[in-house]
Amino acid sequence: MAEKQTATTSDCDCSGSNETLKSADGEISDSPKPPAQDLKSVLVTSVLSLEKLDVDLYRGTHHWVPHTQRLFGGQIVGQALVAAADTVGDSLHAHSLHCYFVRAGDPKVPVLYQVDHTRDGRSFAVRSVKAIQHGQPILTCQVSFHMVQPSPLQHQFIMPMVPPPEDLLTVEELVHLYLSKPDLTEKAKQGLNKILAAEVPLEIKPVHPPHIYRLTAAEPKKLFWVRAGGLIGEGNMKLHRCVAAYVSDFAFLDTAMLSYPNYRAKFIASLDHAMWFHNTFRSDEWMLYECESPWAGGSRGLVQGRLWRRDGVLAASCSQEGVLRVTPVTPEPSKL
Ligand SMILES: CC(C)(COP(=O)(O)OP(=O)(O)OC[C@H]1O[C@@H](n2cnc3c(N)ncnc32)[C@H](O)[C@@H]1OP(=O)(O)O)[C@@H](O)C(=O)NCCC(=O)NCCSC(=O)CCCC(=O)O
Repeated sequence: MAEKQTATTSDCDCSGSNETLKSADGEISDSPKPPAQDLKSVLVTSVLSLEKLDVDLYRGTHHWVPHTQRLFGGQIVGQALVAAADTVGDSLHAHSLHCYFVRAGDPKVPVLYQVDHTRDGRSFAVRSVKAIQHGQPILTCQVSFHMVQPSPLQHQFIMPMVPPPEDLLTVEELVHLYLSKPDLTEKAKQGLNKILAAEVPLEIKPVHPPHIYRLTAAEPKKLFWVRAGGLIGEGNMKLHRCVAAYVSDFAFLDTAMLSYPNYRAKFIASLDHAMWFHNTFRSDEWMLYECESPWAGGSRGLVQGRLWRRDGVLAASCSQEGVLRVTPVTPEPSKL
C-alpha cells in the first residue's frame, strides 16, 4: 500500500453538494437499479464482453443509453480499454489512457473497435484504439500499459473524510423518499420516475444529496460512493480497470454545473477523457468518487476526479473537458 502524505486543502474538502441526482424538475441524470451482489454484473456479462471479430478487431453492444440518446462516453471508453487490454500480455496493466470523443455514438448500431499496436517496449506497451460506427471514428483512444515495477517513490493525497456507504442512501432510495413528499409537481414526479426506470448498471450513494426544494449555488465539487451493480469477482483483475473507465464518466461533467442552479444544460457532451490507474482495486466494491471542476468558460468546462478505495488507497485519477451549452431556468410558480 502506498504511503500517504499531507493532503492539500482541496483534497480534504468534502463539503461540496452532490448533484448525481439532479433537481427533480431540472435535467435528470439517470440512476441505478438496486444492488444485486449475488448476480454477475451486466457490465461483465454484456457491456464489457466484446465479440472478437478478427485480429485486433472487436464489436461491442450497449446496455444503458442516457436520455440524450447518444452513447454513454464511459461505455465507449470502457469497451476501448477492453479491446486494447486483450492485445497485451497478462503481465501488462493499463496505467493511463487518453481519449477524444469525436462524434456522437449511435445507440441503434454496435461499435467496432480497431486496435493498432503502436509500440511494444520492454516494460511499457502502447495501443491506439479507434471506435467506429457507420465507417467513421466516434472515439480515438491511446492506452499505455506497464508491467508491475517496485519503486521507493510512493506518495498520495489523503482520502476525504466522509460517512461510510452503509450510512447513506442509494439514489433509488432517495428518489423514493422524494416521491413521498407532498406538493410534488407532476413534472418533478415524472423526472423522478424516469430515474427509477433507468437501467444504469451502477450503484450510487451521494455523500451530500441535493435538497429537493432548494437548489443553491454550490462549490463545483461532489462526492459519491459508487460500485458496479452485481458481482465481478477476482477472476480478471484487468476488467476492474475497464469497469472503472465506465464508472469514471458517470455524472462527472455535470460537476462543472453545480455553481449555476439558474441554468440547465441545453447541450452537454464530453470532448475528451483521460485516466491514470495507480493501484489495484475491485470495482464491484465501494469506491469514493471525488469530483471537482477547477474551471469553466467559453462553453466548455474542465472536471477532475479521484477514485478512492474505501481503505483510503488512491485507485485512479481522471480528467475531462466537455462542451456545456446552457439556457436559463424559467422559475416555476409552484413549490418545485
Ligand atoms: C462535441 C461535438 C458535438 C462537436 O462537433 P461539432 O460538429 O463541432 O458540433 P457543434 O458545432 O458544437 O454543434 C453541436 C450542437 O450544438 C449546437 N450548437 C453549436 N453552436 C451553438 C451555440 N453557439 N449555441 C447553441 N448551440 C450550438 C449545434 O447546432 C449542434 O446541435 P444539434 O446536434 O444539431 O442539435 C462532436 O465532436 C461530438 O458529438 N462528439 C462526441 C461527444 C460525445 O458523444 N461524448 C460522449 C457522450 S457525453 C457523456 O457521456 C457525458 C455525459 C454527461 C453527463 O450526463 O454527465
